[in-house]
Amino acid sequence: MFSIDTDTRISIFEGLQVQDIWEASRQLGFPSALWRLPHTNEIKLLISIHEGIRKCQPDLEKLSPGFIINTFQSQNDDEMLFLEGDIILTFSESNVLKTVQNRIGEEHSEVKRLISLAENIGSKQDATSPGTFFHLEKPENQDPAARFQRTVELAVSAIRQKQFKKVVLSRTKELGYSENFQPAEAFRKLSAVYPHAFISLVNLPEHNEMWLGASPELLVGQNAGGKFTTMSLAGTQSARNAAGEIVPKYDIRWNEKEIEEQAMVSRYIVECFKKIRLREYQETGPRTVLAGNLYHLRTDFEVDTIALNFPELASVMLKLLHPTSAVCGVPKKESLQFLTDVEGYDRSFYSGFLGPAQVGGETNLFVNLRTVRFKDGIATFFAGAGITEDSIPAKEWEETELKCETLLKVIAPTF
Ligand SMILES: C=C(O[C@@H]1C=C(C(=O)O)C=C[C@H]1O)C(=O)O
Repeated sequence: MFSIDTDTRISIFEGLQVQDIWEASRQLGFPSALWRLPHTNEIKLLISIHEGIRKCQPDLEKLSPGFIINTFQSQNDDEMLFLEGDIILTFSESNVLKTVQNRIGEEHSEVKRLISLAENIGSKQDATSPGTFFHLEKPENQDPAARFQRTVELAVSAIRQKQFKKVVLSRTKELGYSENFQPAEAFRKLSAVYPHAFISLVNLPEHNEMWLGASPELLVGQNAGGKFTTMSLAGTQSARNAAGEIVPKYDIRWNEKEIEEQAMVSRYIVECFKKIRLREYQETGPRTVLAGNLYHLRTDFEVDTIALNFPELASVMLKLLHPTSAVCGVPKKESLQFLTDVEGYDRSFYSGFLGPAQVGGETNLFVNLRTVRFKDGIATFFAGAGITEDSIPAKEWEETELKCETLLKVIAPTF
């Protein structure tokens, strides 16, 4: 394995737009991922040419640079999908190519095919017509709001009967999209509007689907300096008042239901640390944080893995944390069983996790939230809400609507 870091050398990728390389890679059926980390300007595009998508163990420190995506339900350790980073390109916000890591060389026939297709697409893509969304015809007796609210009622009564304390119920919203829809253009818009979020677009040709998202929630992070981070994020309210203006953070008040709901997630993380007898963590919060059109409560956790001589902490914590009580419930086993029995659909990669592993010596895996799947002409938006004893079904439905709007308002403003 070798990598060329062409800060100085001119690469054959030079002069190409990130969205054209993305589109060429998609048309050629290469698994690929495009992402922008929170509060950074760099956009990374990773393309798997050789290996396609393989499954891997969650031993993060042993991986070569790549991109991980995993489902909500994954039970076994070896089910994570791994996109090998054969080519990793870094672009600035203004679409200037900054670095190229190319493990297979610029002379490789597939690389040449990619470049010539990207050049060809470049002259044809029209950013002014990035595609449209439309309503799908629904069977008459379908009322998703009523159905969701019934599941909330069931959850509340199960909680009152002490079956569990919290469960995060979710649902989907489906739209059609036109053939000329440009996912990379949607990615660009989300990156511009949500600087705080992890913006990602993943192409999984073997599943014949793409996932686009703007996640506010880090699951496991490990930086090059050995700092491990995770967070508990829960409690939701609209960030806008009736006039549509953003309410200042200091005017936000939280009620008991949301404070308790988020505290359960923090306690769950602390329990995970306890299981491995780790006491040397720093806890900051909870604080009110803006996530697009919403406010959440967030507590940050940090561990210095070098001081503790614990380089594999991220892998250990990943296994313990997922799925956290921010997307599943408390206790885990009982709430997961309830979801399996009652939720009524397969979450797939929604509320699983995704992100770059060992890219630039860092791993950043986010919970796959505020996300949409594009498959067979149907765009499926996913959203959930934490249900506790005090939940009001209509309010929980409204919360899932607001969560869907995080993406809809930007990529399909007429919906
Ligand atoms: C489940 C989602 O979000 C999670 C649930 C939240 C809540 O219940 O308040 C808040 C943030 C996320 O941890 C989602 O966005 O679909």
